[in-house]
Formats: sequence, structure tokens, C-alpha cells
Amino acid sequence: MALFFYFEILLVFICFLLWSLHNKRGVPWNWPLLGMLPNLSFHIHRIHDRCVEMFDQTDGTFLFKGPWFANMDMLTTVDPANVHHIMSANFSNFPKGSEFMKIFQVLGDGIFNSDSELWKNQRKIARGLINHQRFYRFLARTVRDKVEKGLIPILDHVSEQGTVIDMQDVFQRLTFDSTCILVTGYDPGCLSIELPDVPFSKAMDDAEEAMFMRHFVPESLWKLERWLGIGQEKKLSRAWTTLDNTIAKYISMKQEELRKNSKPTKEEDGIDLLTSYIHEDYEIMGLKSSDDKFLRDSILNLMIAGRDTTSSALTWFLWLVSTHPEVQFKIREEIKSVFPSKEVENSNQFNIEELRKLTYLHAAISESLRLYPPVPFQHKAPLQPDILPSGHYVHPRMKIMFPLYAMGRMASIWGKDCREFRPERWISDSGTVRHEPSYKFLAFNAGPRTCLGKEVAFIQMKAVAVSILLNYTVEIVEGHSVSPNVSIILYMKHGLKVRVTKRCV
Ligand code: HEM
Repeated sequence: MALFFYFEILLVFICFLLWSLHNKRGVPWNWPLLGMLPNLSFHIHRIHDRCVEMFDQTDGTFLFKGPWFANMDMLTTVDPANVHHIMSANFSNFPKGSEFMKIFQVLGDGIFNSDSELWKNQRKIARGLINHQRFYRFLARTVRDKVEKGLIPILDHVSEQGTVIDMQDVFQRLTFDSTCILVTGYDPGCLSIELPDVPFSKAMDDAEEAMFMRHFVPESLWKLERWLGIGQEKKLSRAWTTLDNTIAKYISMKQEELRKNSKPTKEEDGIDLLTSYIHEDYEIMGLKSSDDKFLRDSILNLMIAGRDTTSSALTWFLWLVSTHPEVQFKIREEIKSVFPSKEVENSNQFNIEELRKLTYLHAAISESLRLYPPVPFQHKAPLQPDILPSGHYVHPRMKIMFPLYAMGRMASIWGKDCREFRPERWISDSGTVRHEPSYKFLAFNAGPRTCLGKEVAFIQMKAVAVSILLNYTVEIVEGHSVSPNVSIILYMKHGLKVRVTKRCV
């Protein structure tokens, strides 16, 4: 009898556990000892949509309780007032924090992974180099070359063969090559018809995945994995070695090149960032920008910044545009009106000024970034206790997390049609691009740590979009499933499988 009683209790417990794990409505159940981790773990494969479901049921901010032993409590918020307070108004109280540094350890002391004076000085230098005219000249030449000699031949080839191609893979290759050229001056040659395996690129993918998983696993557990050399941590340590070796090779090649050639390159051709760092030899808090460790961290951080974000944005954009013919039509009409007719026939010969005139294309890319932000989560840690505009109390042992994918899907922020792809929401009454405050549209971050490459990214994305949309019709393979993956960059889980057909311009 007693056995039967215990069995009944166990059955009720299991039913409750299953219900709470499956529960898609509202905030997850807070278990004794385990906190909300069981529900999170159960839904981790669809974490972005789970966040949307949760925030639909809250007033924009809620406290995620981790297991009692794991120091994983996290205040999650999609409230623009909180974002503004943390990212701008009270910026100095919200550094990235030591937790961030531990998770992203592979990035060393680079711009992404540093706070206070070290970050401030690095940002000043990086901003000066990225915004310089000679870098823009280099950008224009690099993107033109990659489109003409890399992208177009591949698309022509698959169009002639009638084969299926994964455009996510193509974009990753394109932005990997172009970012590597912009940062180091060297072309790793990822984007070619043979679609070669490039260990440097694979190492970046593996490192990113492992860094993402560290967010959701107690620190003691990932440290144990690292010590045992198993799982994600094993992948990370292999990737780390590949990254170090490849970057060291680029640095020594560049130093050798500059030794032979004291003047870096012709100014009018523009200059890569590694050359500028070595040549200018800046000094930051006793560190010289020409030292190998400084160069290694700067290269890796800039590669991470530019490569994946831009290819993720291009992938979601192409999918959205291919599934919205009315948007595609308007973009094509705009391109024809901006480019002189002879140039439309050879649409790879754009210049930056022409690309800047493409307002509707700009709006369509922004709309795609709103729904599919390439960096889907960002987090901060308070130095001192504080009360957020939403009334929530935060303290130094707590992380604050912004789920950007959910932020782009909140009716309270974007209106009832927030789930629709509607570029028109970005066009003002006077026909220019509507400015949305960054604490609402957080894709490029906000406040003093706003992305330094926003303009660079828009130029690349527009150049690629113009070349593809004018020259080809893109059809998504029937039945291909599109959903976001789980990593620090929002990619498509199964890639973007398409067929392309050459158009008569
Ligand atoms: C669609 C493309 C891009 C998106 C969505 C994007 C987004 C972001 C975001 C969210 C951050 C803040 C990250 C954090 O603090 O953890 C960031 C920072 C940064 N981005 Fe971008 N980015 C893009 C392209 C680029 C490109 C092409 C470059 C380089 C040329 C670049 C350079 C940087 C740098 C240097 C930072 C660090 C700023 C700082 O911490 O002060 N980004 N970006």
C-alpha cells in the first residue's frame, strides 16, 4: 500500500516535471535547488522563440533564477528604458564584467573583451583606423573584387549546372575572405567554386559555439569539461590553437613584408588594419600596438566583429527578400533608378556614394536586422547596486541579459505588425531612412560601445545585395526548413539552400 502511495507521488511529480518543462507560456517554473535551468535546458534548441513567448507574458523584464550553486541568476530585459539606462545613461556602472571576460577568454584583451581604460584606448584607435578614408578606399576595392571574382563566378556556375547551393555557406566564405583582407591584407581564398575547407574559418565557428554554451552551463561544469578535455571545451581548445597559429602566420608575413617595404602601400589603394597597427605603432597603457600579443588580440576581435555578423545579416536578408516578391521588386526598381543604365548591366561596378543612395534597400536590410539580429544576446554586469527604470533592483553578482531577437518581436516596441517583414516602417514621411533609437533597435549595440563597423557592414551588404538581386533569381529549395541556430551568432540551423537562375538585366 505504502509502495503504491510513493508510486503515485512519483507519477504526479513526473507529470508535473513534464508539464513544467513543456510549458511554453509565461516565465519558467522556479524549482527548488535547480531554479529555472530545467525549463531553459529543455528549450535551449529553440531559445530565441522561448524568449519571445516569455516576454509576451511579462512586462518586459524578468529574473531568471539559476541553480543555487551556480551563480547564474540573470535579469533579462527587453525594456528600451532599461537598455538606455544600462548602455548609455549609466554606462560606467555597467561594464562587460569579469564573467564576460571568462566566457570570451579566447578573445584575449581585444576591444570586445576589455573594459575601462584599455577598452577606451583601443576603441579610439580602432575608430580612427576604420573611419579613415584610406580604409574606405580599401573596403570599396576589396568588396568589388570579392563580388566580381568570387561571388559572381560561383553563382554563374551553379546557375549553369542547375545545382542547389547553400547561400549561408557562400556568405560566410565571402565575408570571411573580405574581413580577413580588410583586417590583415591577406586573402584566405575561402570563396571559390571548389568551396574548400578552411581550418581558420572552422576554428572560429567552433570557438563561437563553445563560448555560447558557456553562457548556459555553470562555470564549474565547463571548467571541469575543459580539465577533462571533453565536449565543447575540447573543441574550443583545438580551435584556439588553430586561431593562434593562423594569426601568428599572418603577423609574421606582414612584419616581413613591411621590413622589405618600409612604405606600407600606395595611399590611394587604401590600407589594411594590421598594416596600420604595425606602422603607426600606437601605445596603450604601456602596450605597443606592434607587439605580437596586441596584434593577435586585435586581429581576432576585428575578425569576429566583421565576419559573422555581416554574413548572418546577408543570409536572413536574402531569405526574407526571396520570400517577399513585392519587396524584391521595389529594391530592383530602386537600383535601376540610382545606377546609370550602363552600370546596371555591370552592376558589380558600384561606388560607395551610389550605394548610400539606396534608401529602400537600406530599409529592407534594417528590417531584416530587426527581426534577425546577428548578435542575438548581449549582457552586462553592474559594478554597484542600482535600480533600473523598470523598478528592478540589480547587484554586482547578477548578470543582465538583453535578448535582441525577442526585442525585435515585441508589439510594445514595434507595434502590432512587429512579426511582419515590412521595410516601409523604416521610411520616413520625407522618403529618407527613419532613424530608430539604438536602445530600441539594438542590432548594432547602443551608447559608447556602439558598433564601429555599421557603415562598413551596410556598404558590403548593399554591394552584395545589388549584385545578386540584379543578376539572379533566387528560389528557396522546396521544403527547406529555416530556423535559427543556438550560438553567439544568429545563423540558420540548416543553412539557406537555394537554386539560382541568371536573369536578363
Ligand atoms: C551586420 C553587421 C554587424 C552587426 C550586426 C554588428 C553588431 C555589433 C554589436 C552588437 C556590437 C557590440 C558587441 C558587444 O559589445 O559585445 C558590435 C561591436 C563592434 N563592432 Fe560590429 N557589427 C557588424 C559589423 C561590423 C563590422 C563589419 C565591423 C568592422 C569593420 C565591426 C566592428 C565592431 C567593433 C570594433 C565593435 C566593438 C565596439 C566596442 O566594444 O567599443 N562590426 N557590433
